[in-house]
Amino acid sequence: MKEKLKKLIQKEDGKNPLTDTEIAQKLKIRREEATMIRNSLEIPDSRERRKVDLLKKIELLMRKAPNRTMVDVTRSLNASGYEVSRCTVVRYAEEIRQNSRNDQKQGQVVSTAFEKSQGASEPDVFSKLVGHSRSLKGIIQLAKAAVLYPPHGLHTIITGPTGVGKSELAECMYEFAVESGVFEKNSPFVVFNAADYAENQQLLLSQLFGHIKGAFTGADMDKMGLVEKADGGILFIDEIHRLPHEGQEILFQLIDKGKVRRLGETKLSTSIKVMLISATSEPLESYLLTTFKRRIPMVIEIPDLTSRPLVERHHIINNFFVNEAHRIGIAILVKADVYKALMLYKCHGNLGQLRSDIQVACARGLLNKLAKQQDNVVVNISEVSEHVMKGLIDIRNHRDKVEKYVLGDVKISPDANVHEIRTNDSIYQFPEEIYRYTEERYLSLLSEGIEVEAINRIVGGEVEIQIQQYIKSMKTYTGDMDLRELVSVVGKQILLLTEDIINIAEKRFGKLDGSLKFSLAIHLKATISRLKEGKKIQNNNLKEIINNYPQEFTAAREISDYLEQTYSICLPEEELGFIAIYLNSGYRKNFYHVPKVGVFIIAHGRVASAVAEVVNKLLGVMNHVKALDMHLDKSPQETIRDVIKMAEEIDEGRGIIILVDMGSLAYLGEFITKETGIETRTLTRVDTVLAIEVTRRATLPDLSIDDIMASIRYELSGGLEYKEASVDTANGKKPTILIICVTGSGTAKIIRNKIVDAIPGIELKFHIETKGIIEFPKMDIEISRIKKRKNIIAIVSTIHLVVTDIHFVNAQEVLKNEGMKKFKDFIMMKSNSSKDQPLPASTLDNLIQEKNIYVNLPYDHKKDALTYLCKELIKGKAVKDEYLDGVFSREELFTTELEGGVAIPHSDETSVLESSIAIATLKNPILWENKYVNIIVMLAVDKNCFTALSTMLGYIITEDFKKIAQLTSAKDIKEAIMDACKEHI
Ligand SMILES: Nc1ncnc2c1ncn2[C@@H]1O[C@H](COP(=O)(O)OP(=O)(O)OP(=O)(O)O)[C@@H](O)[C@H]1O
Repeated sequence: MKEKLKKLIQKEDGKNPLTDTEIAQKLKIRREEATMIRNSLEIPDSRERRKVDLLKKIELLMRKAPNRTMVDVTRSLNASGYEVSRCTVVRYAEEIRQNSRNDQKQGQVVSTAFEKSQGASEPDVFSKLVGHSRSLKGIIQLAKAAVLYPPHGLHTIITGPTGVGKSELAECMYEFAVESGVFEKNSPFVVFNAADYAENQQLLLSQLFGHIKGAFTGADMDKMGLVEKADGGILFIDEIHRLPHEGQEILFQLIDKGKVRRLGETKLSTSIKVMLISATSEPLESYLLTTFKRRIPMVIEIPDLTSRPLVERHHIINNFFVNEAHRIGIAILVKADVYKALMLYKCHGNLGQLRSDIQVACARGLLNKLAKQQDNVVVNISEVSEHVMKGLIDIRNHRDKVEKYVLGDVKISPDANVHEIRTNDSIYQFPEEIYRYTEERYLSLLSEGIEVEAINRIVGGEVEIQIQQYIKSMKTYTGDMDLRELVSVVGKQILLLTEDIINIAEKRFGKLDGSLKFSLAIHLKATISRLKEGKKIQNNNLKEIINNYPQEFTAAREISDYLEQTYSICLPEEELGFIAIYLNSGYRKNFYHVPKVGVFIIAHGRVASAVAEVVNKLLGVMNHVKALDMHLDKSPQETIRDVIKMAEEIDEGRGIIILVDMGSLAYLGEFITKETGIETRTLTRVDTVLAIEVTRRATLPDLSIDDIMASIRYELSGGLEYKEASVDTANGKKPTILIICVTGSGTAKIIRNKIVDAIPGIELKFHIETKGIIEFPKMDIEISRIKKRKNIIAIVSTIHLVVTDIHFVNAQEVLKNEGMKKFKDFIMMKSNSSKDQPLPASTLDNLIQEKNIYVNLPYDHKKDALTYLCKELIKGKAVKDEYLDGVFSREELFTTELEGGVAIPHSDETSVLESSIAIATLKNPILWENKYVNIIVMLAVDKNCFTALSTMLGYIITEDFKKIAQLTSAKDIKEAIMDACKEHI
């Protein structure tokens, strides 16, 4: 096929080169395939081929008759079959003149004049230091001044807490000294750490200054010291405050007279020319350092990590990861949460500690890679040390600041260049990344045998969402982004050009969002670099973009014409699609909603709503945590219905973490999953700390339900019971009807109500889910996500969505009588094929045994009554010893007294051996917490008793139940309960 395509293009008419669609028609292949093959042959597209051809023709005409006017040239071109405007000819002629070398490559579409304006900056050894243009700028100037001071530098002392980069600065000073010619190329740089020898002063002095034979026992020959070895270069003494008194004296002589004496020598022997750089983490006020300070003219103080801007910390983290990727030679995928933790944790050891914490995390990631045979080293939050993870606890107060820099997971390849890593890399790299992503994803899906149309839909949708998220994060970031910083990244020319584009767009759409300048400029920088390299722009979703954003696409076309005329930049059609997305985001206020994992607390009494309220307020998460207070007067069926209804409201497509206050309720998670297909994980504990920890993670968009569970288990492993209910991919999912409308889910809900009214009982057999395209612009992705967990039997929509395997129903039709009737028939047909799910069997009879029923217990205090009942259950091997503690802890959390003299003490299922309910009537009422209690129902139940327990609880709260206090035997009590509950069982 490649050969055929090549031949076709060789034979084509240069004036009207074949478009990819024409090539596809001739070769009887799809257009996308034609584009792919053409690209793989590195043949430019028709527009660029035409330009190359035109340039040749214009040049020929100009060479033949140099004085010919452009009107003439245009005329003769058009006469020979071209269709070209004079404007274009003028521009091309200008380009030819400028590139007199006439070596312009095919596909090169940006003028050289433009290229020249993108000047490269001079290399500088200090530029590898993060903060060289910000917090370290003044320090670097001092360091340079010290080195350049004639004849061979000024002695310098560098101060600052441990790990701030003192050694690093000293090394840079040496490199700078060599580079600037102060020292010769091979001059020495000798490093000595006084702390290494602090325990053995003689050895320290001898290492540093050398000794003569016989200077001390064991000195059997003369030895040269490091000071002499550093002659002609730099001696760097770290931890200088550890130098003993004698050593200081020798050093002062070196500073004052330029001579040293070896140990054992009586007078100064050797003349030495050395620049001394020393470093200390001690305060300069100490005695030694004051004397030193007097002799050492240059003092450089490096700030600690906390006083440096967050942007630098982000950059430093990047550097360290790049170093690790180099070292292990494998790409490292750093999860966004890890970045956030590293940005925020208290790092007392400054950069040095940050580096070792990153090394530990990478080492753990590497171990996992080897164990799981992954391609990359993945650094998840579980890979970082506990003290680093604590950084996330504070995320609430710093979310905005941190999320400016951390846009998502970051993949660092082993050949990444540390020196190229710059501030906010992820923001600056994104546009280039997106091009690469599109190509790689396209090819990988193609190799999986997926249809080109489907690939375009998938990749196009994914890319659009990513761009929208990028623009969104850019909005937060640009709050305090410096325009100068933007210029330093994109260059002045691109900034000007972006401003022009925005002016054009604002004429059409009115005032655009200020952040657009930043995102668009960075995007264009990547685009133009790509075009300069002759690489193509791939946009799989062009057709849909044109359909979805017609106005923006027209504006993009106008912009493209302007760029071509003014800057000689010719943008391919595909690129216009991207610009349309950017423009759209500039005036549309609603952004793509990033779905998050839901949090649902279910507990008896008012515990759930109380905890949810605290967490929502504390974390400022706008009711992300939802609560269901279990009302005991509701039947189990009603409770389940409430739970399912709420779960459906909560779910954003990424699953729900449920916190329940009793093991028996863990069953609810499974119920939800079975009934709705929503993935659930259940934690059988309800307290504020746990709810905060879960919610904090759940509100991070990048964490999946399993990431959250893994990190919760890692941090709070002690006694944490959990249960998984994953979606069963088999056919057992309850059928779902999806109602979609363009204007937002509001209209979809109206349609839903109409359907529910017209088809009574439809909700018993089908889930009805509503979605709005405004909230989910890439509906096809949303649909495939829903499809994974639900069995969609029909899509009712106001616009026609092509989802090949799902029955489509036109919403407008359904609102008419005839359409609704047809839909009803369809529903009837479908409902015949689905069966009701039976509830789990009840075991109330087993739960309540006469041996566990006590009549007229004689205790006067809650504590005694509880202890007695617990001990009886322990004796009867119904529960473990820990049950007793569990019951008391639960009472501390929230009282278990109910209205009407009943208390229901309980603990979670971890300590239950055989589910049981102990019942006691009391001789005298006991003051429980606020109320008097005369019947105790102690629950020791596990998850299998949900229905029976709910039935029992439903009876307990009735007036009738209180009558058991009058009964005189265990047998009568049991019979009364069984009788009353019979109808529910
Ligand atoms: N400005 C910087 N940019 C990037 N990396 C840096 C910078 N400063 C220091 N580092 C890195 O941080 C780590 C710690 O720096 P360094 O060892 O120089 O600190 P130090 O102050 O000498 O520590 P100590 O007091 O423990 O001797 C090193 O890996 C170093 O490469």
